[in-house]
Amino acid sequence: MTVTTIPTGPTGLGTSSIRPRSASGTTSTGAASTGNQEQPVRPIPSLYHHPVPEPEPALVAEVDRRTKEWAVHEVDLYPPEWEDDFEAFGTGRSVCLAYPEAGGLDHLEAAAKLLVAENAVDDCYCEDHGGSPHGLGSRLLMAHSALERPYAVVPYEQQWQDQLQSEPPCRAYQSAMQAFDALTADQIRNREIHDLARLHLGYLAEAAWSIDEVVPTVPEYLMTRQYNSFRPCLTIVDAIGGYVLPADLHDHPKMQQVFALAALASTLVNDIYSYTKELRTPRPHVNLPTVLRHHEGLSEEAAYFKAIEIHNDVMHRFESESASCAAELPNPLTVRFLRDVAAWVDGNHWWHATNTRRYTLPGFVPAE
Ligand SMILES: CC(C)=CCC/C(C)=C(/C)COP(=O)(O)OP(=O)(O)O
Repeated sequence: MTVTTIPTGPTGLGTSSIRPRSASGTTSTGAASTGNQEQPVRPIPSLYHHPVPEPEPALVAEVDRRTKEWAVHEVDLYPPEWEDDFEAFGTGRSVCLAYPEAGGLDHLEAAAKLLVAENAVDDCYCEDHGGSPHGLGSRLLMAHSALERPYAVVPYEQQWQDQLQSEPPCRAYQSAMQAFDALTADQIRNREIHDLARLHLGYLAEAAWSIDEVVPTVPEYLMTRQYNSFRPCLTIVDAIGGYVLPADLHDHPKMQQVFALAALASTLVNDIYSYTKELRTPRPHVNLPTVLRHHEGLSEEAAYFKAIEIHNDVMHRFESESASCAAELPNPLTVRFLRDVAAWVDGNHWWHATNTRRYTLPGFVPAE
């Protein structure tokens, strides 16, 4: 098998320069088949992005040390055989890249705990570490109850507590939210809970598609990817930075538009970098390339490059809406917050593009 690569080159190419061409120069219409052409992951030149500096290794190591200590000894989150996956994720590097202006180590630690807990709920309840679309609603609702504190009717309070404590993802959610709560304002905690509810709604839509054996249409998928998205990580950029964006700025429709675009762009990055990983999952996994391929009759390569084009358009829109939001809501905190959201988007991209232990690229070649 000839091994071809996505050549490196200048970043931020216009979308018109992206045209599908397979490794052999033809387009493929067969089943997804990139497995034997996989390449080590690296930034995709045609994917619009901004490189970011590497975080301080000692800082990354300390966040990792604290997070692992918490996951293993405090919440007993995963069995020893999952340790490699946990390490390969690179939690410390992820949060240090995404929150470069964090208020301190405790802030990074809180962000890391939330990230780990969110991934545990996804992996253990929805995906391939024991998850399933069946029965997901009740598992997610129980997990969600660990984030807030619903009124507990006295004779049943203990049973609810026992059930929560018997579930590692619920223990992680509860403990991570407590740590986050300790360093931020009530209003940000509530924003985060709201965004986690959005995330859970997105998980449920995905589970329903799987049970019904339907592939969502492209607009349905793009809408859902704003719910089933990294938005809960973006929502907290002010808390992790050690400040609070006031509610009137946060809730303004211009700011909400920026959020929706940032959440979508950063989650499409995941679809694109995790494409080959998701081909290997036991159950079919929807992502933007597979949805495009299914509904628009595209080859595997054409669908992949169209997903990149869509991502790029969303990123450009995110940047222009962000500039217009800063102009419409003139306030130093608006500017600071928008800068932190953009930094999160860039750091998230860089983490995906450089996480060689977790991701690979398909061997598709963009046209010159
Ligand atoms: C908020 C948060 C960290 C959510 C995790 C779920 C999510 C929205 C993702 C985009 C992760 O997707 P996935 O589980 O497919 O990640 P990998 O592709 O396996 O890295």
